[in-house]
Amino acid sequence: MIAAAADSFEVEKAKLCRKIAELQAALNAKDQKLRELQTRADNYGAEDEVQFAPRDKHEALSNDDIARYSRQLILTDFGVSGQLKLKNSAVLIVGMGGLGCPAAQYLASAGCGNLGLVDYDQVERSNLHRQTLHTVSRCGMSKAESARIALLELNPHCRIICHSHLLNSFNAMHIIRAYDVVLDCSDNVATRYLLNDACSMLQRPLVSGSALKLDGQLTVYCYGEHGPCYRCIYPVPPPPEAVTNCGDGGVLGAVTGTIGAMQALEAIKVIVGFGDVLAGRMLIFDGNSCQFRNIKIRGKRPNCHLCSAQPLITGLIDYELFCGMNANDKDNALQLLGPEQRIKVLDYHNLVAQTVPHLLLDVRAPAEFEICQLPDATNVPLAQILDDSYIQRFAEQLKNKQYPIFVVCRRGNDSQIAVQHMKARFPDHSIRDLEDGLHGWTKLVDQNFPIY
Ligand SMILES: Nc1ncnc2c1ncn2[C@@H]1O[C@H](COP(=O)(O)OP(=O)(O)OP(=O)(O)O)[C@@H](O)[C@H]1O
Repeated sequence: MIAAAADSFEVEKAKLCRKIAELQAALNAKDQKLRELQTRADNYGAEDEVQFAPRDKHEALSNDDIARYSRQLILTDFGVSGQLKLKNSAVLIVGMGGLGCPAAQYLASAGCGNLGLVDYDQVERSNLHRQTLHTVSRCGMSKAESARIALLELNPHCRIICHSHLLNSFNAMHIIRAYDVVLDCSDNVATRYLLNDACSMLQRPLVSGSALKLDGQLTVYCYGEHGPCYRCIYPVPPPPEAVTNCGDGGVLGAVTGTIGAMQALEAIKVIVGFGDVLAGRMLIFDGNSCQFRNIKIRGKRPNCHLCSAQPLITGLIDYELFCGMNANDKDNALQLLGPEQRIKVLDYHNLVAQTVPHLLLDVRAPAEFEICQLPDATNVPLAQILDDSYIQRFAEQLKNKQYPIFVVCRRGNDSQIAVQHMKARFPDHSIRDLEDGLHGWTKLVDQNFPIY
């Protein structure tokens, strides 16, 4: 009996040992895979690394430089010192498409010493009408490589560094750090936020251009102490369904050429240090009527999530996720919050603040609002919300707007009263208040947020 029990014990033990060995093998395989992924991540962009050799520092212009750049050397604001600054500079152009090609062409021709070209895409025939550095014979070639060939023909003294891959949250800081100025010549909102965040964190001026149909826009973000960043102007991305690209909306090559050339001009002004850099202003080009307008855009937003004194964003994020939520995803995000009239501050921060277009009403008295406020909050004191004539006007403004409303106060009491009152007026509208109010925010989200 004892012998039989011992046998079955041995059998069980052998089975368990086999299971352990299997699990160990699976674990080893997983470890191996992890190591491979780590090595791949470490080596990401390693081929660029070779070309990140220290830049040569030039102290003087050569005779060839003087002959080549003579027409710009005689400009009063430019001169030999300006040319030397350009020669020693490094500019990164993200996107070698309709904007990037003319921008690179003018920067290389003007004598920019080091040009980095980022593009993950290959040249296609439908690019050739506006992406003027690429040719029929280079269709199928990497856009960065194709541009390099054309640029070296224009100016063999320019050092061209190709980054023929996607610029993303993993490699952006590493690449951008090696350059003095960045040109956003991309065509999507995720890359705009990525470049903005990386440039703001690394304090690199960002010359941002865009063109669609016959219209173009240009401005410089992250310039100097007071220059706004992209998030100061656009704190939340537009809904993806509202974004049109050149593939859908069309574009004329002369329009991208105009804006791209002006991006090169702004980059040269930033590097050389002359003229009035287009920061805090936006140039709007209407190709149809051939008019340029300069509009004043706001300066640095004091409560910007990124570039204010107390930023909430301190590292790069998943930009595809941030920008890519479609209307359904946003509804889902709201559904995650449940049907209640209250939302926890942490849920508001994680699920809503950065991703869902919404209205945040702060119902404290103006004097308290002046002490501290959340990013993008609008002050509407409780007394005003309880005033029927105000609510009537508010209802008019709300008409046809589906934005959910969030209400905050100091501790989450007045905000509940405000929500109840508003709910009675707009029963179909999504209105919630932040549980524990600003006290909860300080406790759970941002310990540096003032408490009183
Ligand atoms: N994150 C990124 N990393 C690298 N390249 C990018 C990134 N985002 C955009 N680009 C590149 O920016 C360029 C933008 O060029 P453009 O606006 O002329 O569009 P396109 O994609 O070439 O045109 P089409 O829509 O006609 O195919 C593209 O070549 C695209 O590959």
